[in-house]
Amino acid sequence: MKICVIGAGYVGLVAALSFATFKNNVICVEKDQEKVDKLKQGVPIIYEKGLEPLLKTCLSKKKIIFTTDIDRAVKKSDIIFIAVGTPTKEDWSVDVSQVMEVANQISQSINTYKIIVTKSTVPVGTQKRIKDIIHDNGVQENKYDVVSNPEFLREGRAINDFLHGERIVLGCDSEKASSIMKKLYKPLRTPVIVTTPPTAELIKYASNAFLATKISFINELANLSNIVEADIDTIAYALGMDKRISPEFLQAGIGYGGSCFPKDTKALVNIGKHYDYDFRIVKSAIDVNETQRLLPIDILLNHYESLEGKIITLLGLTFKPGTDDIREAPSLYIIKALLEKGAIVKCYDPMVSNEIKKIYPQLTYCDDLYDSVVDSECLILCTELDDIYQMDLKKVVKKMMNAIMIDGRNMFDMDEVKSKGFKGYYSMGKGSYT
Ligand SMILES: NC(=O)c1ccc[n+]([C@@H]2O[C@H](COP(=O)([O-])OP(=O)(O)OC[C@H]3O[C@@H](n4cnc5c(N)ncnc54)[C@H](O)[C@@H]3O)[C@@H](O)[C@H]2O)c1
Ligand SMILES: O=c1ccn([C@@H]2O[C@H](COP(=O)(O)OP(=O)(O)O[C@H]3O[C@H](CO)[C@@H](O)[C@H](O)[C@H]3O)[C@@H](O)[C@H]2O)c(=O)[nH]1
Repeated sequence: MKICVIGAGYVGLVAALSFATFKNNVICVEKDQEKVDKLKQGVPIIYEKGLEPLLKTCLSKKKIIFTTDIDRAVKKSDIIFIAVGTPTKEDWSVDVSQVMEVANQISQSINTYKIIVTKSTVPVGTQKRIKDIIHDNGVQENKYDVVSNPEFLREGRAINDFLHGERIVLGCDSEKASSIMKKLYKPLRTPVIVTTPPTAELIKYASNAFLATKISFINELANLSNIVEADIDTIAYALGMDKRISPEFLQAGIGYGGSCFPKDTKALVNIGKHYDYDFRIVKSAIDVNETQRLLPIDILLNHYESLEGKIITLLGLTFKPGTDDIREAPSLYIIKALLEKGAIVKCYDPMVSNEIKKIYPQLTYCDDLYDSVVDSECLILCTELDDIYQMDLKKVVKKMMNAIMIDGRNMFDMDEVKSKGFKGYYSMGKGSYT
């Protein structure tokens, strides 16, 4: 089939390349000329495992074209995926202006029957708004259908998640569109749920909000475990053995970040508010997360009278391992608070992107983990990076001024840390000593 994907961000690029692998011809439209130039040369614009070889293969087999020309791309395609950004506004509502702009652009170029698909995460009612825009721009109703097809991929495992997902959700109000969409996805052999557009739109927010709530739940339990001297990992293990609960997303830590959970939980609360519904449980999950990501600061303020002039080292800055993405990473909030309290911040993350250097140019970014700990008062472990698991704890202790560790991801065993000479250790629900 002839496919057009609009937006070469995380989702757009992964979707475009994945579709190209199963016998489709894909045109990927991106408005940023610099990104298009790089992609044409086989340079991946995002860090994602397996993306570069896939991009190169698709280009060499001429299965994909990158362009800024949306008009031509729409005219030449049967199915058009919208995969542009949907950021959160100050009031937690979703900024759908990029989606609406694209809907307007598409409507100018509809020559034959097209299926327009929202891959972006969009609030309930967006499929209808897109239909209305296209209709208001004078396109005949038999020339198009609009389908909601939310995406569930995770960064770091994006290609595998796209090609081997657990479900494909199609929100359709036309038999014709639903049958073409099912045909498109048939090679993936993934179960397909066909439902109404509002249901599909809500499924996406429900999935992310449920997982975020699960994380906030285990984090609250971790905080309580610290007080009553219980072990959160054992609790999570036992909980997860119950198939109704599942072991996934029960890893306690300094909270969730990323481009989706923080944004989509707020959006769901805002969607509820729009319809006069107070979504209390998700509001609480957000509240818990906002406190949890600053837990290392509370620990430091209990431990030291002042942080003024103290060197604090952050190990791992990205919102999770396997990505260079720092969007909404807990580390950003920790750094902000540390700087406000007068601390000197050093950090190590081999994946660190220029983005964080633009936000916080005053930090010391070290290429070597052991350089980052020199003269440090305390280490805060923010991301479960392999380098951190493998660090030589004795060597680290020797280089530090005062070897304290705040293990924000429960990476180490307290007894092991103690045996290597650390003077203090704080975990997220697995005990502490000073
Ligand atoms: N990142 C994820 O892991 C993930 C997973 C599932 C769903 N989503 C959802 O998918 C959507 C996209 O997310 P993302 O992380 O890929 O966003 P992103 O911001 O990284 O990428 C969006 C891209 O669209 C381009 N764009 C914007 N307007 C355009 C236009 N008019 N024409 C052509 N290109 C245009 C931008 O330049 C940018 O490159 C969001 O709604 C997000 O919530 C993201
Ligand atoms: O047990 C856990 C699992 C995750 N996290 C944190 O949760 C955040 C999000 O992790 P993850 O879900 O792996 O990353 P994303 O790439 O943001 O993927 C989520 O957001 C995407 C965008 O909507 C969805 O498509 C995915 O299904 C959904 O998992 C990260 O900060 C993790 O550190 C925890 O703290 N504990």
